Amino acid sequence: MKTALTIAGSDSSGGAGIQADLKTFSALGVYGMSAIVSVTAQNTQGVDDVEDLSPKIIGGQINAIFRDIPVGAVKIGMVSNSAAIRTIAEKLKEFRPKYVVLDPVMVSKSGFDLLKPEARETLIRELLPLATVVTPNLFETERLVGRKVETLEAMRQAAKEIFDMGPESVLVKGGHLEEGPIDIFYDGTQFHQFAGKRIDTNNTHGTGCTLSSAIAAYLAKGLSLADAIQEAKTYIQGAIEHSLPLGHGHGPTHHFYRWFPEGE
Ligand SMILES: Nc1ncnc2c1ncn2[C@@H]1O[C@H](COP(=O)(O)OP(=O)(O)OP(=O)(O)O)[C@@H](O)[C@H]1O
Ligand SMILES: Cc1ncc(CO)c(N)n1
Repeated sequence: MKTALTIAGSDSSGGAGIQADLKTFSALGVYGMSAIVSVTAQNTQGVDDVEDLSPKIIGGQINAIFRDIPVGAVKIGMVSNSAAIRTIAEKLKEFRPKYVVLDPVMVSKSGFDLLKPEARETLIRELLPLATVVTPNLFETERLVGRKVETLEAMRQAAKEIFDMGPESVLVKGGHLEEGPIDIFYDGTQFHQFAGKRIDTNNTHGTGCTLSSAIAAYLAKGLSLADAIQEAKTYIQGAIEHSLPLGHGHGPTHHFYRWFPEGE
């Protein structure tokens, strides 16, 4: 059985965070495990509150998993604060998983800080260099490079600058790009464009979490990074097409293996 671990925050409404990650792993036939960094009280309308777990229990969860079960790939999502980031970085250096997909979650759709702004530098310094691929959206890309990023050309330039911060590769997500949901990949030698078809829906809660955990699942299943991203893009397209009109805000993506013939 292939396995994957998500290190992220809990979303009580089940559309993003740990819950989206585990649903994605399951839909793709991968056994999912989790280390919870922070608990959010949120729904489709926004985040009401956040409570961070201590570095001791974050590290304890990661220890318990790696000391017992092989981990095919790790996905990292909401990491919340500097102490949590340092603990996670330490554990990754200790256990050396083969693949680390880092989604540098910063602010929720409703504007709530899921990463304390003062912890951004720690994320860049401690976690970016440990990533197989880092998957910022346009807003996070702007925060990482310190200027507006609104075109494909600006995404390419930003991807290069983020690559220089130390990850093995970068996928700048264009879900919020005017030209369409086009993502730009850069691995230090060449660019690749992953294009989707824009689905006109309000139900996009958890799209970033779903994409990054699908990449981790496909890496755990043995696909190359380029193939894992391509398949994950197909998965997120289906999960948005079948997204659910639940709640009064942005409804969640839907995970169901039936739409993905290769799902076991
Ligand atoms: N309406 C849409 N139709 C098709 N694909 C989309 C749409 N919105 C986003 N995507 C795709 O979904 C993936 C996630 O991108 P996005 O930029 O929305 O991430 P995000 O902002 O981190 O998500 P979130 O914060 O909502 O979890 C990308 O591959 C993007 O191209
Ligand atoms: C816990 C959590 N992680 C990530 C996101 C970003 O979608 C969110 N809204 N909540």
